[in-house]
Amino acid sequence: MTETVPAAFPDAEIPSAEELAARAHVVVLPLKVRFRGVVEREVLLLDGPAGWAEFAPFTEYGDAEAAAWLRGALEAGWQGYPDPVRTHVPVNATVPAVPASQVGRVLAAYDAAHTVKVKVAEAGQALADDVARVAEVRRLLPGAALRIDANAGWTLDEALEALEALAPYGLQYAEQPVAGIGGLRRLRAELARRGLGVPIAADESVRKESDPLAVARAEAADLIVVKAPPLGGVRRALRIVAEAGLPAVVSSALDTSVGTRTGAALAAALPELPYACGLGTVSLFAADVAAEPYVARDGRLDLRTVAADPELLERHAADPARRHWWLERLLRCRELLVSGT
Ligand SMILES: O=C(O)CCC(=O)C1=CC=C[C@@H](O)[C@@H]1C(=O)O
Ligand SMILES: [Mg+2]
Repeated sequence: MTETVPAAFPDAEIPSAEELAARAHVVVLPLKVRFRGVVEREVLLLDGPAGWAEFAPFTEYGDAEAAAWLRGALEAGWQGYPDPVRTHVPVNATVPAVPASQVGRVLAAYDAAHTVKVKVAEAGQALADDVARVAEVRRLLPGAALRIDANAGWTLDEALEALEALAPYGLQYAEQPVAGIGGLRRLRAELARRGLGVPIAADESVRKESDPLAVARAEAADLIVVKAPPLGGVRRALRIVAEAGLPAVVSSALDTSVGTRTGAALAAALPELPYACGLGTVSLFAADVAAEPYVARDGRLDLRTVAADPELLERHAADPARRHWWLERLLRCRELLVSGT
């Protein structure tokens, strides 16, 4: 534990169920392109006393996993963020697993793309699709830093074959090429044996493990990806980075402007920020909740207050059945936090 990391949102201050329900807004936002298999994103926003907060665990997540996201939202809405050490943060463009022919259109949604993350290993696609997509990004942006994210979609052999094929395009790192801490460890060892110098980043092996530090302890990654919502908020994520002792990349969870501001708070408070952050997903949305969407200018996000706009909340409000589903989930997750399970 480092003394420089402030304490996380305390259990004793969890708001009442009535207060949470009264402050909740549920919206459905269309995406410009399919991402993680979805074409619209459901999000619950909380109008907290310290600011707007986003509670949007993906709908397939169970309550135990989603409860950490609520802790993060309560921090944002009721406690506020720790002091920043910088006024702006660099941001990467994110290219979903689109056909190579659509890469230009995706990149055009970003004001600038000094760093690009390309999704690979999508179910139903072949390595040739990934190579074509990465090659197209490289063709369009010869000077950009380029990283890939496989979301654990490859086996060890597939990862080795893919990284051999993709390394010539110049990879800053490969994010979660295979599943599991053991898998990442074996891959790193084999890459070293082959002299293939692609650094390995752990994402799912940080945010979905019961112990987010296990990957660092096992020396299974060169860097870790940290996202405030699944790690239980900005302060908890800061602590994990401090304890992991590995370089960290801040990323997000297909967030609206409100959630992106939380990611920016994490990036702004980290003592070191060696990599551009995955905080550009607002550009993947066809609609947002902020009147002035929180998007990067010239590849960087300036820290500023981000608030949801009442008119946009109204326009994109979820239907009563989905609102009910989200409120029930919110309150079940609150119960989990209160009971400490
Ligand atoms: O890191 C980025 O560039 C954007 C965020 C991003 O890629 C993700 C957001 C949400 C869910 C995940 O599938 C995905 C990721 O795996 O990092
Ligand atoms: Mg990832």
